[in-house]
Amino acid sequence: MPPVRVGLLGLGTVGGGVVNVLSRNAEDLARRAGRRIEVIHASARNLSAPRICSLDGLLLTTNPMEVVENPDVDVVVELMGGMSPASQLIRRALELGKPVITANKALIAHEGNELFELAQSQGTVVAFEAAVAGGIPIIKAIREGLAGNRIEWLAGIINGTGNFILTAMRDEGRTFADVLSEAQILGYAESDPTFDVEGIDAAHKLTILASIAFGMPLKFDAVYTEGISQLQTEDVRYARELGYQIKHLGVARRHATGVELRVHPTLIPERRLLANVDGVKNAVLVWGDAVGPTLYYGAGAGAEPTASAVVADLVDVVRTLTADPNHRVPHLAVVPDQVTDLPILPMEAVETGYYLRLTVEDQPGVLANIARILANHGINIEAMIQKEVSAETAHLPIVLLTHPLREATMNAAIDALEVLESVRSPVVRLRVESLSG
Ligand SMILES: NC(=O)C1=CN([C@@H]2O[C@H](COP(=O)(O)OP(=O)(O)OC[C@H]3O[C@@H](n4cnc5c(N)ncnc54)[C@H](O)[C@@H]3O)[C@@H](O)[C@H]2O)C=CC1
Ligand SMILES: N[C@@H](CC=O)C(=O)O
Ligand code: NA
Repeated sequence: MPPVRVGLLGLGTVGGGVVNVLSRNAEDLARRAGRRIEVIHASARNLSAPRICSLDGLLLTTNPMEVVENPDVDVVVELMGGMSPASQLIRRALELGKPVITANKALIAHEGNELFELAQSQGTVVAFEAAVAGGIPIIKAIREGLAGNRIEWLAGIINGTGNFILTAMRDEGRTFADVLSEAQILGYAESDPTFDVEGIDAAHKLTILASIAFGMPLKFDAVYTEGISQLQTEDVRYARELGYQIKHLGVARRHATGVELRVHPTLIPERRLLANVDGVKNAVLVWGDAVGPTLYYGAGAGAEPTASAVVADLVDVVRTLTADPNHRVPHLAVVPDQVTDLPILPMEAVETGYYLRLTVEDQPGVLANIARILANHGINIEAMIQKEVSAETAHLPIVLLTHPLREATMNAAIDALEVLESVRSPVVRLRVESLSG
């Protein structure tokens, strides 16, 4: 069989990793795919920029559309990122009937519904394993390995940069800005790192995971999104005193009334495996009705871990090049006419436990007032720590953990607490997940 000829759009961190992995593992890959896989044509913005890979033997261009339209290119791999021109390039490749592999979670989360439809109508596929949790084969695990289950919920640390920052700040006492710049140098961060630190990248990935887990269309706009940029080191410290780690978590859960979709910093009991996922590592906990909990762990970003997922997709695509498109694994795990819209619950309807930090004046009766307001809202306190009065401000931090309750109730209680003269605004609120079932 002749080799499968790949056109590569983007020669940065992931593109460079893909060239290296394809070259180093060429023999094994040919044995697995049944044909050799060769990059023949590649594009980048600046052809003389330094690279992590050799470009020997590659036809190079600054015009990615040339690669897509090259009649010798059988498969297009998009590793440029961003919406435009990636969207137009992928659409053109699909119109030409060429399979596309992409790591672009932003594009899949926003335009995946149309891209999958276009691919389907052209008898081809869009593969996107690298788009979620980097090298962890989580798409394949949910779509194929767990196909026997009704998936009830999943929760994951799905942004490597954010976890890298949180871990280094906690363990090495480094500043947010310093660790973020290291993540950028290591190639973990998005080209706009606010996507990482404001939770947008994690929301893109949660959108994709939820659609595959529940067989529903991609609904990025419905994800409740909070990042880590507002997180304060004292809350990380107090959480640890209470036996918790703070992680940036994405949660998708199915209820009779709809689906909850949310990403935010979360307290996780320190005995849970997810609480111990550090650095650039990601992990996704998936709960299926038959199998119970399963956990997937590995590198969430970086050149070769991400290339591992891209190359796995290439092998899959090559294996099925001649298969009837209707018999391939469906994009969203269920056959296209069975993708079912589900309502997404507003955040106010979601139930979690809460961590609250109140900064109060050191006056008699303050605690009694706080306890009264919480009791009036039917809120039970599960744990409380009261710290020393600050010599400078005469203020006193009080930290509380509550049992699970609706977000709307907590919003009302916080509003009432902030009205108290002795309580300084704002009350810090973080969510708590037991992840037990
Ligand atoms: N870096 C990582 O660890 C991971 C990245 N991803 C995704 O992989 C994709 C690529 O990411 P990186 O390799 O980190 O990016 P990068 O910035 O290192 O590389 C991007 C490449 O695309 C080219 N490019 C970008 N825009 C272009 C344009 N308009 N015209 C021509 N060429 C253009 C650049 O010249 C460069 O060669 C993104 O979608 C990213 O979200 C996914 C998982 C992990
Ligand atoms: N910027 C992303 C890259 C992988 O998806 C991350 O840090 O997780
Ligand atoms: Na993956």
